[in-house]
Amino acid sequence: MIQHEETSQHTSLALFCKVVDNYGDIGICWRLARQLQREHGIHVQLWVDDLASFQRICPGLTLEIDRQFKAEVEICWWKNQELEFTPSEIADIVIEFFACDIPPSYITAMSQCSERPVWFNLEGLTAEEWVEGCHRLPSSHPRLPLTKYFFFPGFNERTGGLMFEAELENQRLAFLANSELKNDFLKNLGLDEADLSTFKVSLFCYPHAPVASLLDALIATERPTFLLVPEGVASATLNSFFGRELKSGETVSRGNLRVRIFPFLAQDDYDRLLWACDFNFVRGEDSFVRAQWAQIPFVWHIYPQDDNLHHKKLRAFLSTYTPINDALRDLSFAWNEVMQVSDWTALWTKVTDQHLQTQLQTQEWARQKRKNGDLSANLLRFAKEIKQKSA
Ligand SMILES: Cc1cn([C@H]2C[C@H](O)[C@@H](COP(=O)(O)OP(=O)(O)O[C@H]3O[C@@H](C)[C@H](O)[C@@H](O)[C@H]3O)O2)c(=O)[nH]c1=O
Repeated sequence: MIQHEETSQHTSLALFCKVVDNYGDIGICWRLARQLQREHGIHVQLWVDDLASFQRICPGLTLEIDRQFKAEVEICWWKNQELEFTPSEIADIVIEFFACDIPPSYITAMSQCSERPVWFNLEGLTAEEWVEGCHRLPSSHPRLPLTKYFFFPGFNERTGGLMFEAELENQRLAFLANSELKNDFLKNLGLDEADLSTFKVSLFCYPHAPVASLLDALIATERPTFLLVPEGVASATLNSFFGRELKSGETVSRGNLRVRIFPFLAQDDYDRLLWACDFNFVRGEDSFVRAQWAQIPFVWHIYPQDDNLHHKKLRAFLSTYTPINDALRDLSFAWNEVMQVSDWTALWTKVTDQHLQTQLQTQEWARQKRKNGDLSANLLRFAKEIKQKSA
């Protein structure tokens, strides 16, 4: 265990996660919970309302039990809002993820603690400037003697930074330096010996992504491509494109393209997939951040929002993202339907022509972002400041 100076072995933390949809909510919370436990020695209770979604990225999880331990994190089933709590059960630090409504009894019990917990609302990631004004803002409870603080992840030092584990970069480098390990990983996903040297692309996107246009381009393009697709991703489009239902464990070929569908990966293996590929299509929030730590060129499929708010967020990110070039920007806009592209093959060719240069720039980007510090450590440092001020 790596012990950081700012926390004690005995700190406890409750992290409340409501799964709104997909895997990002629990993906981020599971990552944060493990890191707080492993790197800071904190006793973490992860309260989750949807254990079935959680099970997809954490295959060892048991459904429908109240409490279980995984990776030394106490996983608690947040069955409903009627759960009852007493002050003795309240953690030192309480995090509600994405403004989820934590059980009323938990809030009442927090207010009754002789030493009140530090309470955070951990918000979603955006590169928009307004977060800098809201990061660390307090909000007083309307009735109870409690204050909640907003904590925003982000891309500069005026935000909470991005989450990265202390060992992440070493693990990535060790994986890439060991070609046997990397090849075995890819073979386990179903690649043949001959596929290993092919340009590898991973695909994780929302169902409305223009996957058929991409497939057409990959088939037509001169450079052979191997597309790696976790089961369930873009399945309707893939099935209609290939004219039948593709099953997990199948490889299909057309033109210069081979496509492999494989079971959804455990979260750490998904990182390995991003490291092992030459280009990654990612989405939402967590895979988007992991693609940046993978230091491989990527395109982000942003989570759709009403009134095309997500287009604003996409532009905000692309305007700060230094590895961007015209071709990658056009592909990002086309992938997110901000603009129409008539010749996907030409666009993809332009993107891959600049692959090496982009890849080098992604390394510099990751180096710069690491300077903002890791989100978990930044959050704990802030918790300590709050505690000291209120003492
Ligand atoms: C493809 C794949 C992903 N994963 C993990 C990586 C991430 O932790 C998680 C996916 O989360 P994301 O990338 O964030 O995409 P996402 O779309 O699944 O999640 C979210 O996006 C947010 C913006 C929204 O707020 C959420 O409500 C949610 O929709 O699943 C695996 O563990 N194995 C896999 O095979």
